[in-house]
Amino acid sequence: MEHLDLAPSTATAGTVRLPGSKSISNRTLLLAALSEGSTEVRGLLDSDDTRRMLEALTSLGVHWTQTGERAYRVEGVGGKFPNQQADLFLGNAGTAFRPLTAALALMQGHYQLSGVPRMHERPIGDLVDALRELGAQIDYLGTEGYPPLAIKPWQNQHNERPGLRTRVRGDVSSQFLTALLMALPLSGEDALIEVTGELISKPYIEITLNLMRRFGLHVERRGWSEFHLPAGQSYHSPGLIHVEGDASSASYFLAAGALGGGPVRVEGVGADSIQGDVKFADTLAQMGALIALGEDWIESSGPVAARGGKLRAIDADLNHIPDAAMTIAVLALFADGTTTIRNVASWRVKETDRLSAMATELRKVGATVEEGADYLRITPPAVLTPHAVIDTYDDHRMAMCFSLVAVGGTPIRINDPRCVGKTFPEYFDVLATVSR
Ligand SMILES: O=C(O)C1=C[C@@H](OP(=O)(O)O)[C@@H](O)[C@H](O)C1
Ligand SMILES: C=C(OP(=O)(O)O)C(=O)O
Repeated sequence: MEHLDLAPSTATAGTVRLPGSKSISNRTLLLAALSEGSTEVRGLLDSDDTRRMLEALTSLGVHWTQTGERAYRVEGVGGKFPNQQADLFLGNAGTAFRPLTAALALMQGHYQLSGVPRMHERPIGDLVDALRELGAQIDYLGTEGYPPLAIKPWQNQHNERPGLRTRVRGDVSSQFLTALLMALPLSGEDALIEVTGELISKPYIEITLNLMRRFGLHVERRGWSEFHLPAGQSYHSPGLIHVEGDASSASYFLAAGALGGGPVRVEGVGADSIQGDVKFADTLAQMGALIALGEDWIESSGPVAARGGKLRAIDADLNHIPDAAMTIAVLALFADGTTTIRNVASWRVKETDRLSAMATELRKVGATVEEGADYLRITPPAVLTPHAVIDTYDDHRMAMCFSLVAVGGTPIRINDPRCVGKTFPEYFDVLATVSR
């Protein structure tokens, strides 16, 4: 198996220009495609997940061109994809698969959506149920409740009562609600979505609503339990969208600043960010890092782990930052006691079962780990085991997180390092620029 050996670093410092946010990039591409008018998108992420979305849009008849470095122009189709038949391969991109399922379910076409084997193990039943309640015709081509899917023309069965009403469970993935919110305006009808169960990953819904607003859509809400889309609205291009840097990707560099002295600065996200994962900086501060924040940048510094400096152990509910929470799990190796990460049951249905994968790999570097149904309790060893061989489970975040063991002063081998291509193909080269 291909692997990467990371030598221990003794210090970190530097500035990193972040790649574009995955969540903002894929939402922007879809909304720009569905709009009236053309949209210039600057700062778009170039990675597997965004390529899957761009390829899907091409298959659906959307025209887009790359106009510069990280800059694209998307020609909107005004609410209806030109191609009424397409077979889409969406890799392992949740931000492409879930929103496209909802958008295509409301079209009058025949579509198939599939992904990598792991995508076919990631649940989508709650979204399909919500769409079927509205009259969508969706079949499971493999296991009930999971991709791949076949979609047939929509039949709005609710003629006796004007308007669309549906319910969606919010406790498995927030992407189901995001998908419905972005798709339902395509019907032109008044639509009401009721969320059942405790909604997880809430800040991602704010990203969705923020972008919908920029494309001209007005959504009324009652907290996190009801979302109302008044009738007669459609998407209109705002002309230009700047994609922020990716706040989840920022977490690895901010962690590097906290572990290796720093300062390490990330540019592209800051106090003005619309991404929930900027809150990772607060958790890092609780662990003893020093954080400075500007409109468009965040900087961290901290004790040098390679010289015995320790972070503070924490006990925290990290449901609001599920992706950056993985970075905290690896930082727990450098803390002065037992760290507990709570309320992350969604880790089980992401790129891999992240609770199990994280527990297994943390043990390889000597940690004592208790794996609960929705939490991890991590106690670091007195000295980390050098040269551990880390399996990454085709999960970009496993590879990126565990590179921090080397940043903290212990050599480590990362198997299949190219899995970072899902969101950050140049990750290891960029990391090398801030560690020495
Ligand atoms: O909407 C989004 O852009 C995302 C929502 C989160 O997923 P869940 O809502 O499934 O937790 C997050 O983990 C994922 O990386 C991106
Ligand atoms: C969960 C993730 O991805 P996805 O968008 O495929 O859900 C992630 O990037 O950590």
